[in-house]
Amino acid sequence: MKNITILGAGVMGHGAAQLFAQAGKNVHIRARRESSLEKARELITDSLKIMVEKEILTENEMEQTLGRITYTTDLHEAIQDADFILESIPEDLEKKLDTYDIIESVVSDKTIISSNTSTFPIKELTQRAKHPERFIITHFFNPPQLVPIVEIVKVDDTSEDVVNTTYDIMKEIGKSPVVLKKEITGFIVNRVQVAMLREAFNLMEKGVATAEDIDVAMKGSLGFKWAFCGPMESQDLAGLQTTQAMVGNILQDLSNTREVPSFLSEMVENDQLGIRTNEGFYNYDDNGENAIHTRDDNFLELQKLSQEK
Ligand SMILES: NC(=O)C1=CN([C@@H]2O[C@H](COP(=O)(O)OP(=O)(O)OC[C@H]3O[C@@H](n4cnc5c(N)ncnc54)[C@H](O)[C@@H]3O)[C@@H](O)[C@H]2O)C=CC1
Ligand SMILES: O=C(O)[C@@H](O)C(=O)[C@H](O)[C@@H](O)CO
Repeated sequence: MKNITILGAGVMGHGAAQLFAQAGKNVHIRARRESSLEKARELITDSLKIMVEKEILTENEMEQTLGRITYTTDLHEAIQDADFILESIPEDLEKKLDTYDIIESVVSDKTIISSNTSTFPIKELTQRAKHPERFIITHFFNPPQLVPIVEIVKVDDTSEDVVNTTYDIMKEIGKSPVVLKKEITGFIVNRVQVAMLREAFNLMEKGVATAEDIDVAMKGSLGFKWAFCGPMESQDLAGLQTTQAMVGNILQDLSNTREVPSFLSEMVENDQLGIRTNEGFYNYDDNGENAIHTRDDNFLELQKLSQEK
């Protein structure tokens, strides 16, 4: 599995291209616009430079990594020799299905087609597929070149060889794959994250806390703890009688909405999209360049610490 193709050069695609290239793979990354590819190239270079600054990579390793990445707007060129394709285009089912139609008309039956989807079950992704058995979900986390976990989601139709090969590739590129036993919308992490976000948005709508208050509170508590002690282990350490009381006392008071909060929809409608538009829960003046640099710097320190453990 030497030839990797990343479709989409956005938040996830560029980081995935860097990840595979750092692991020695030949990478083609494809976006429809040269400007997206140029932005991806800048972000990958910046990320690698931080790793060189922190002596995680040498200059030579950075240059070798950059040399393994081919940027193209030509979809056929990007996929024709691919062994493994990571689709990382927007979370839009029709766009994904249209892309898979094209892929399957070009690539060999042996090519593994994976999606970085945050939510869609494979059954939905493969509803038009000629060879559904070679589709799999590899859900990376932002930024994919740094966050250890990747969720692998399969169904009974998924070829065992595809699952095993995908698992092995994830280990080869330095990830910690978690294979779900059953597929479900949003998999493990995003279901937990959305349950948390539902409550966080509820607290904001009720005027209990601001977005910043919530970030400070969560980073310094569960964010701190969960880096080395997961939510279930934390309950063992707390005492499950207390867990039972906590869950029992709070559960009935939680938000049970099934709707995206109106303030979030209004933000998206008003182009308050986060670093992409310099306005989201926070304001930016550099499209998040400083925020990304600080994030990566901190994540690399955390990565070093967890690897020393
Ligand atoms: N943003 C995040 O933090 C995470 C996103 N994901 C998932 O990864 C996938 C990609 O998400 P992002 O990187 O955030 O998206 P993005 O919007 O940042 O990037 C999407 C890329 O796809 C290209 N693109 C847009 N429409 C296209 C089309 N019709 N055909 C081909 N290419 C097209 C864009 O030019 C861009 O390069 C989504 O499925 C998302 O749910 C997964 C984990 C985290
Ligand atoms: O944090 C992440 O990378 C994942 O939870 C995701 O898949 C989500 O898309 C996230 O980035 C947006 O909340």
